[in-house]
Amino acid sequence: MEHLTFLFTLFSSIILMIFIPIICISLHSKTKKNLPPSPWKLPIIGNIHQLGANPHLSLQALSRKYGPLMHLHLGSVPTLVVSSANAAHEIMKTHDSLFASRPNLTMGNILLYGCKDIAFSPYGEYWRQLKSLVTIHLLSNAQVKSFQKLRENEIGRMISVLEESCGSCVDISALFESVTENIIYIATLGIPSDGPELKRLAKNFFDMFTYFSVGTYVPWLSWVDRLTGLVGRAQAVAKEFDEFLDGVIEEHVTKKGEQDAKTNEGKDFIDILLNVQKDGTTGFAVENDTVKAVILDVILGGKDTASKSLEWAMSELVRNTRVMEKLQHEVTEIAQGRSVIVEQDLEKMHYLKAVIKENFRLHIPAPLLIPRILTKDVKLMGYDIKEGTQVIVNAWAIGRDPTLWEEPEEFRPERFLKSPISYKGLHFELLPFGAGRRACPGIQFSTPIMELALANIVYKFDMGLPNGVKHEDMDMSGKFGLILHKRSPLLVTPSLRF
Ligand code: HEM
Repeated sequence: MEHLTFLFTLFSSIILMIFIPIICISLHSKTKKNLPPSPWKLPIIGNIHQLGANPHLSLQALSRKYGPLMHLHLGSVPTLVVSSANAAHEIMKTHDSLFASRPNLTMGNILLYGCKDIAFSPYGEYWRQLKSLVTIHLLSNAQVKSFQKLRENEIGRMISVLEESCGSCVDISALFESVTENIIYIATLGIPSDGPELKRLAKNFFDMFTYFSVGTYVPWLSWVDRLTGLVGRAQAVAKEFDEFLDGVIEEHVTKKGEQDAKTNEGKDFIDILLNVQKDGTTGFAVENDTVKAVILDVILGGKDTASKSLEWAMSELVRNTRVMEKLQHEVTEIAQGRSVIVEQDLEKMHYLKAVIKENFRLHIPAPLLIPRILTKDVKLMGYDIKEGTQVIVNAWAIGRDPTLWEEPEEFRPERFLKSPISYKGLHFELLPFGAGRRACPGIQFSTPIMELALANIVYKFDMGLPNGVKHEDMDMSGKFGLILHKRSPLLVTPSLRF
């Protein structure tokens, strides 16, 4: 009997030894993930080498081969690249809450107080409280309206510079930069951008975000960032900017006694944040680092986005004379002989709004938006996407998708005149400000700057090209960076229209 039991045990063990691996293999193949198509990749760096100097273009080209959902590895970071409006809708609408976090970026950690800002903080209660604070207190309609005088003054100064430069060659890209910088710095810090110190600090700060951090993509190689001095440089930039902001905050605290704490009229963002910090009505402790991180976010979000959009828009208007003339006709009719266009006029300028939309379609300032992170496994358009996957939405490719846009490479604002499509995050074919929970809260802040600047310039001036450059020879190539800008600045020769 004992002999039989031994034989039975031996036999069952052999059966189990043979079948368990087979069962495991078959179960594994059943649960095997159905990942989106992937281009080939290299060890360690994955697909990074395929991004090139203009990742939005390289990813657009790859998506033509691999489809609107692609699975890449940027170093060891699994990355989903989204290149169609339908797929973007799935990410930013249907499953928005799952895709609402941000990857942990080395630079965000060092330069933004451990990601205590809005743009890079992970999805959760801190982010929620901070975003609602900023939306209600800093970027509400009423607050944006309170900067109307500031916008009109700064744009008026730009018009004066152009008037004085009539007939000569003007770097209008630099003018746009200085006007938007002034508006942003006065609205946030209460000081204009002329100070060389602020200019240098901001430049160093922006530059740090354009350097490639090995540790962000291959975490076990993060020591390389220390070895190359990247981490040290970023820490030095962060420290310098931090000391500068401490000084600005101290000045605000000193002059605060003189202000009326009840109204935000005439106050800059630091004043408002200090009030919120003091009265504690938000039920959320606003520490000094949070105040500084939010200020840096506003500078990061607002400084170059509007100026580069203006640069692209003016370039398109200069080389598309038909569109320029039509826009000039509209603004001239509405201005009715007055010397300047004011904000109240903008509502009636439908063609101007269409020009701005068309410009955003062709020249999205942040072509890949800001990456997101998936926080829970999800099935997306039949594919299995794993928690922790980074998501890049190629809004630039969507804006030029020939299945969505007729003659997508043409600058034709008319396409928006009878279309309900807006850029407020409801239409996934046009996403300059993103969409969903993580959408940009600065739309209202930027729109009047762009509209007012453009309307006043085309109202007052005709724009020629210097040095015999022909419209068809204008350099319209872009340079990828934190913000996509023109490779060469726009040089024009303004002349008064009347
Ligand atoms: C033409 C102007 C601007 C453009 C094109 C732009 C674009 C964007 C984009 C694409 C995003 C990411 C959206 C997403 O992940 O879905 C974003 C986020 C953000 N933007 Fe803007 N932006 C502009 C102006 C501004 C301004 C003026 C401010 C502040 C005053 C600002 C503050 C922010 C902040 C704080 C976020 C992070 C939102 C979050 O993560 O929840 N932006 N912006």
